[in-house]
This record gives sequence, C-alpha cells and structure tokens, in this order.
Amino acid sequence: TGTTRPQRLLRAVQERATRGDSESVIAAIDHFCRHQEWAMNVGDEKGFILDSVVSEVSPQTALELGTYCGYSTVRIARLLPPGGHLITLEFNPNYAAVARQVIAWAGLEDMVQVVEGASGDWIPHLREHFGIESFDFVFLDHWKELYLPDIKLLEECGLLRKGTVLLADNVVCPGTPDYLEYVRKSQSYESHYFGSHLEYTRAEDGLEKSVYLG
Ligand SMILES: Cc1ncnc2c1ncn2[C@@H]1O[C@H](/C=C/CNC(=O)c2cc(-c3ccc(F)cc3)cc(O)c2O)[C@@H](O)[C@H]1O
Ligand SMILES: [Mg+2]
Repeated sequence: TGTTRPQRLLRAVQERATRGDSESVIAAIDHFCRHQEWAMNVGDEKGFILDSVVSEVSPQTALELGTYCGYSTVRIARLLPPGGHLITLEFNPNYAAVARQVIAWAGLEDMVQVVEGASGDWIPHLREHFGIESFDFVFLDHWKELYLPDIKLLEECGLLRKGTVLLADNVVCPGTPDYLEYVRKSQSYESHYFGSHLEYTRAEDGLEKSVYLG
C-alpha cells in the first residue's frame, strides 16, 4: 500500500508552497495536477471565475459541498471579508484529513470549518450546530447527482435567503442535467452559465451561477 493521490498532492504542497502563503499553495496544486497527476480540483481557469464570484459576493457565511483536497476551499477562504467564515462538508475522512492540512498550510484554518460527514445528514443541523442563519454563498462540487437534492434541502431548511449565490462546478463535464434544468426553469432562481474548460484540460466545462430570489 503506497500513498494515495491526495497524499501525494499534499506532499507537493508541503514541498513547494510557502507556509501561510495561500497563493503558493494554489500554484503548487495546479503545478502538481498539470505536470504530475491530474486531480478533480476546480483548477486555475474555472478557479479564476470562482474568485470573481466570491469577490463580488464577499460572503460573511459560505458553504462548500465536497471539500476533496481543499483546493477550492483555499481559493474561497483567501477572498473572504473580515469576519467571513466557510463551512465545507466532506464525507471521506481521508480526503478531509488531507484538506485540513492543505488549508492549514495556506494559513486559513481560522476562517474554515471542515465538517466530516454527508451533506444530506449535515445540512439540517448547520443552523443549530454553527449558529448559521442563512448562507450568502454556496459552492457545489460534490457528487453531481446530489446537487439538486441538496439545494432543495437547503431551501427547505431555510438556509438560502433572497440574494444567496449558488455556484456549481462541472455543469457540462461530468454534467448535472437535472440541477441545470431546475435552476434555469425555476422562478426562484436567476441563472447564468460561465463557459470554461475541465480543469487542466481542453475539454469543455463550465460553472452555473444561480441567485436565489426567495
Ligand atoms: C454527499 C456528500 N457529502 C459530502 N461530501 C461528499 C458527498 N458526496 C461526495 N462527496 C465528496 O465530494 C468529492 C466528490 C467530488 C465529485 N467530483 C467529481 O466527480 C468530478 C469529476 C470530474 C471529472 C471530469 C471528467 C473526467 F473524465 C473525470 C472526472 C471533474 C470534477 O471537477 C469533479 O468535481 C469527494 O471529496 C467526495 O468525498
Ligand atoms: Mg468539480
């Protein structure tokens, strides 16, 4: 039993990035994925779009579904305003362990809470557990068939408010057809597609930004 890809990604961060420098952590992961081993991080091209949406929203409360190695967690957390906080849900304990170390290497552990468990189990308890009234921003990047059930659950739990911004990765590749149809047809959302490419490749992919209208 050797190392896993997330463990090799973490080692690349620890060897190449400067502790406390989130930009160098992002660059180290992008370098690893482009030159060593592809991994399913949102990547630099879609990451630039993620950055612009996070900067525009400037969220006090943010939620991420699917932490994986913490790459998008670092991209989001580094742009949070003072007092801003990001909760990221990850049900694989090995991935969560790697992500915690990546986030710590970036010096962002005070703004981020990595919560281990399934999104469907945790979403109904976020208010009581973390004192969250509602989320200003949600990034979806976990199992693609769970995007739709999870935003419906967020709606039911009253965790979305007028103006909450949802940003979904991979709406083209691997694709999230039922989610896209829902947010584009529903009167409760104003949706916009940002065309891009699958991380570290030339394949088409993109992000869907959907504003909850209440
Ligand atoms: C209910 C629940 N609760 C909590 N965590 C949960 C959870 N369900 C899953 N997770 C977690 O989230 C991540 C999973 C991410 C799934 N992402 C993708 O499958 C993905 C795939 C590609 C891809 C594209 C073309 C290819 F040829 C191959 C792969 C690109 C991507 O960007 C992806 O995101 C992973 O860390 C998993 O443990
Ligand atoms: Mg993704």
